[in-house]
Amino acid sequence: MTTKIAVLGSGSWGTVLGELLVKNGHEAVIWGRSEREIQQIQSEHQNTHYLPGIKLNPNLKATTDLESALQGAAAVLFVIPTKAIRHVAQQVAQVLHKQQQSPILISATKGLEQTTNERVSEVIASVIPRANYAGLVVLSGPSHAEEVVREDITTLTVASTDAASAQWVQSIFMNHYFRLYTNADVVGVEIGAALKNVIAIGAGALVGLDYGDNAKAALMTRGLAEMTRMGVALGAQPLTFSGLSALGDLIVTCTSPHSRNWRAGRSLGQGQSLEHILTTMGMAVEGVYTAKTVHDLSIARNIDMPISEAIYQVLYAHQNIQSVIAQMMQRHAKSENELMRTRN
Ligand SMILES: NC(=O)C1=CN([C@@H]2O[C@H](COP(=O)(O)OP(=O)(O)OC[C@H]3O[C@@H](n4cnc5c(N)ncnc54)[C@H](O)[C@@H]3O)[C@@H](O)[C@H]2O)C=CC1
Ligand SMILES: O=C(CO)COP(=O)(O)O
Repeated sequence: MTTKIAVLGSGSWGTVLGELLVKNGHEAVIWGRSEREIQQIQSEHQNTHYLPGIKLNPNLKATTDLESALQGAAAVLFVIPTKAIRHVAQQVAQVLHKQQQSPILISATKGLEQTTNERVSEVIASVIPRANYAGLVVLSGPSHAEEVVREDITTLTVASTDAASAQWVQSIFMNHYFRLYTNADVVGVEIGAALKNVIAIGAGALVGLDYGDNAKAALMTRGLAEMTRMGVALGAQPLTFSGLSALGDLIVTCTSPHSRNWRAGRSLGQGQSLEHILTTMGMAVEGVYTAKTVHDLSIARNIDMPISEAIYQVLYAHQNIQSVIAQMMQRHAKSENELMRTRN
């Protein structure tokens, strides 16, 4: 059965998810604020800034009119950077109220809101009244848009406290190259997705500084340990961090030149300024903002997050990367068995 899905966000991930839904036989309408991007998708079937050289399916529709995008949609997919989520959710709330609709809401955004430290699904739920949506689902996992668009095998997690909503989202996205697993641990899935971006900046920095594979393995393994530590402190299940949305996404983001977070880290390691990196990237680098939120949360909750803190110090306190690495290596001896540790 054909289902209409409104995809909010005309960047790389929004465009590729919209394209995938159309390939699956659904009606996908991308909503975006950029006239140029929307016009290109709608009329020229391409999105040259985010997906150069890719020809999109002519059935993929695009509009800057939120009301028409949401009209009759069974699902609304949020794929915009975290910093814009609250503002866009407020606009969606107004339209859903006016149209008397209750679609399933899906978040594919990976981050934590800076002002509140909230997860993206928490922000959406705090803005859109419960009567105006049928369920709230998080879509997350190792999935570079550049590979999904060429139909490379990809596996993701769909997380919701409502199993039926998660299964419905699983059914609209699944196909021969896109396989989804449901998960009831929304907190763990969102925390894993947000925190891996910070660690990926560190992985890129190591490459920029010419460190080897031992250092990369150390960063990813101890990075996962502290991601799990914070997740568990916030109510997540530890096992979720061995899953696609944490370990899986950590692997893909810490090892792939497709990753904007990894590329930003590599440029930092090569000595470029953060300001220059963000201006030239021209795309979302969520980990830069999440690093600030993780720093704030680790202080507020007294959670030891040494790697994320080191990355925060480089990004926000202009610390030298080599010195923060040296400081980390000189910390007092610890046990690998110890999961929950407080800040020291
Ligand atoms: N690119 C990828 O492969 C993947 C990205 N993600 C996540 O998806 C989210 C979006 O990322 P991308 O599509 O890659 O970013 P992007 O940088 O490629 O595109 C961002 C889009 O959001 C739009 N936007 C920004 N502020 C807006 C606002 N206030 N109102 C409306 N639109 C606004 C921009 O115009 C642009 O079209 C991020 O949280 C990212 O972590 C998740 C999985 C894969
Ligand atoms: O989340 C992603 C892949 O799963 C995309 O990572 P980047 O935002 O670092 O490109």
